[in-house]
Amino acid sequence: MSTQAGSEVKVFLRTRPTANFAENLIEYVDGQTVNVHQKKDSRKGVVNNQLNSWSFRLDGVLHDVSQEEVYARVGRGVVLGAVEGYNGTVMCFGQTGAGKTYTITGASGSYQERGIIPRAIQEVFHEVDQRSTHTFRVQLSYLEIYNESLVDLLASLRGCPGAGPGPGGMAVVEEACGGVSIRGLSLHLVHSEEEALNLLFEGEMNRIIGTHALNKNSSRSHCIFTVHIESHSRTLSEAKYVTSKLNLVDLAGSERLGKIEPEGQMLKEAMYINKSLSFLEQAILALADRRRDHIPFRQSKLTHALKDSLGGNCNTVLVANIYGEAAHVEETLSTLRFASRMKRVQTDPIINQHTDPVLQVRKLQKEIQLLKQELSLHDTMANRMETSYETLSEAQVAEVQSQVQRFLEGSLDEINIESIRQIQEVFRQFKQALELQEQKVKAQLCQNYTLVEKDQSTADSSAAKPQSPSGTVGKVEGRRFGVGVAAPSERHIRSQSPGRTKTLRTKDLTRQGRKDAEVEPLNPILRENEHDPNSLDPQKPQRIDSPPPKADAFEDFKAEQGSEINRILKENKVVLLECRARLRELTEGVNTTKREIDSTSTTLRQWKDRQQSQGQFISADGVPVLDEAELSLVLRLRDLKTHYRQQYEELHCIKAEVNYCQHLVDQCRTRLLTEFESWYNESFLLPEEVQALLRSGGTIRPGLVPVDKALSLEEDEQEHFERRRYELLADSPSATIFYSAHNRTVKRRNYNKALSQSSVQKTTNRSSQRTKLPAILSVI
Ligand SMILES: Nc1ncnc2c1ncn2[C@@H]1O[C@H](COP(=O)(O)OP(=O)(O)OP(=O)(O)O)[C@@H](O)[C@H]1O
Repeated sequence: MSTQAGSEVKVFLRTRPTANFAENLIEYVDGQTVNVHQKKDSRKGVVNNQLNSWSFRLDGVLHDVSQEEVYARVGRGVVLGAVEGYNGTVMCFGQTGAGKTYTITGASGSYQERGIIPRAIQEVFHEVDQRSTHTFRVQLSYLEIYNESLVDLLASLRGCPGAGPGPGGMAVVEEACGGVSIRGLSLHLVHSEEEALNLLFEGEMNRIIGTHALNKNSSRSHCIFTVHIESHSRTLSEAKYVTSKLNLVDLAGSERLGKIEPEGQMLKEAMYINKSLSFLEQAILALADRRRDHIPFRQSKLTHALKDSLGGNCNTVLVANIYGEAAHVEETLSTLRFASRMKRVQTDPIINQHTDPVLQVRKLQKEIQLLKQELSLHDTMANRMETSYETLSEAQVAEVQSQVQRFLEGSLDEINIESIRQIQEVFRQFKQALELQEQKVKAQLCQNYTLVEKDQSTADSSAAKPQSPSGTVGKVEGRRFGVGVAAPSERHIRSQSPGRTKTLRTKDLTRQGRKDAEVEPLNPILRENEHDPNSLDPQKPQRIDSPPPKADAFEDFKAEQGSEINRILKENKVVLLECRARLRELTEGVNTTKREIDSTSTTLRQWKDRQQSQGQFISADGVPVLDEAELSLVLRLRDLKTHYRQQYEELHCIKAEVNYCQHLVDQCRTRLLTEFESWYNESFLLPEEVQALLRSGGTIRPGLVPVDKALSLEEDEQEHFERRRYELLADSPSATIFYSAHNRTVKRRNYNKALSQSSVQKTTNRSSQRTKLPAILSVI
């Protein structure tokens, strides 16, 4: 586990822009210090020019700064940390209307004014694209806490596994590792910035918003947008992977009831909000006090849900939003007091590293394979040694016998037994070394088998483990891999294949017995798990709206809609392979013939040279006479050359054929891919309503509608959108992604609204409490 140096929670102050900034009451010094002065007894209406003053030291003051700068100073570090594997939290706190939602989410209809969440999403996907050495799995959830009830803001997305509270309702649950998760909260797999933005906008539209004196779009709830990131190395043997949770929290505004004059439902909401914020303050006070063992997290849903996101192993940043006007100085003071308490909370960020049990098993199996090979190599060597030793012993015995014989005969004065002993000693030592090495390999093998078995059971249990209630990302819960699980002296190897268990003792693995005692291959166990590590947890909620991975979809397409073209492609490939084989054969044949021609020519030349030196035979008619051998060489050369010409022509034809077949295969492949792209776009990327049109058997067939067109808006809306898009494109190309996602969500919302309007009046549900839809509909 790698850690960042322990530090405190970072705290920034952001002022809502105003023309009446109370310079005499709020003083910003050196970009980090805020001095606040308040007139004594001002609340009692007594005229008194005496001032009380307070000074607060923070990590930064964001006064009159752009959204971009806020993100760069507040969000970027936490987001990059999350991509590395550190948990992170960015939280906005402050008086109602002071700019919390503006800071965290931004103005949802404006790219320039987008807040920390859309910028974080953009950064995450930018990093994912850059880090080619790793694969990433990004999932999102969006939780709202309204009047002490947990609400899934993305539950409206149809067919989403994990969506809906389930029989026990939604609840904050404590996890064994000390963290918390939300049972019943849906998790949504996203593959791109646009998909993620779609979900953000969808959730935004589902938030509960109310109007009061200080804010006509006041959030009446606390919202936690969470990006869950899981990252695996692309190196297959790398069993370690990291996970992280990036929480972006928009707290409901603290409010003085006198100022906003709430009544009815709003009064009830205000009481809940104030109560939960006061519990948050208590939890922060306790966290900041290092002598306290007990932190009262369970007092409210908010503190309980944020248990593992405030300090601890998390990179935490707080933005304290304030008004700059004199009228709000009292609330500004209380916000700053909260901020300075929060700043005292200690953090000790740690990378959340896990071990993927399946990859671990694979790695160990590879090692076992190598060890087994090494063992068999030693076996072979030992065998050879034994044979040589026996042979040499016989030779030595013969030598000794001969020496004795010669000694007895008197032809040898002394028998040299010492040298024979020396040779024997060398062999003995060598044999001993071999045995030792063999024992070491066996012990290692034995240890690896035990580890495989342990990891196997972990892999099995995590594969079968149901989705954690929160649906927390990457819940292939890694365990720390203990290398010393089995001591090298472990004498038993347990080999388990489905349906039977066999226990073998390593001492049975003697040379004679090894064959019978060969440990059952682990393949049957491993095969079950030899799949994408991402698919380890079949229970993980997958958003049906999200397109499936292209690789999987491509396999489905080849089996169904694209089966005909795929069949032709396969057949063409077979023909191409046959042609290539024939080409290889012919090339070899041509080369062989050429070599034969060369060697026959050389022999003939040598023959002629020899004849020349001996003098040429001349017939009676004076014609040079060829002898029989030379004649046969000449004839052979002629045949070879004819054969060579024929082969060469054939080679040319077959080359042309290979090129032609290759061309056909390429054409088929291109067609298969093009058709797949159209099919994929139409099946997964078009909004449901357009897909319904395509399905309804009208004149529009799949493949006829360009996706861009189908996704576009009504004509004038589209024109407007296009114009806006081009304007923005000049500034920032990524703005189109933002607006596309925005439009898509608005369109889906309009469509669903139209559907629900046309149907019979439904019974009142929560959505009837929603007092407004954000103004983003009219922005583009
Ligand atoms: N830095 C800023 N620049 C421009 N406009 C801002 C800024 N901060 C806030 N606003 C505007 O002030 C209004 C209130 O802001 P916002 O809704 O973000 O407040 P809030 O703190 O989330 O309030 P509540 O707690 O009631 O939800 C919005 O219209 C927002 O656009």
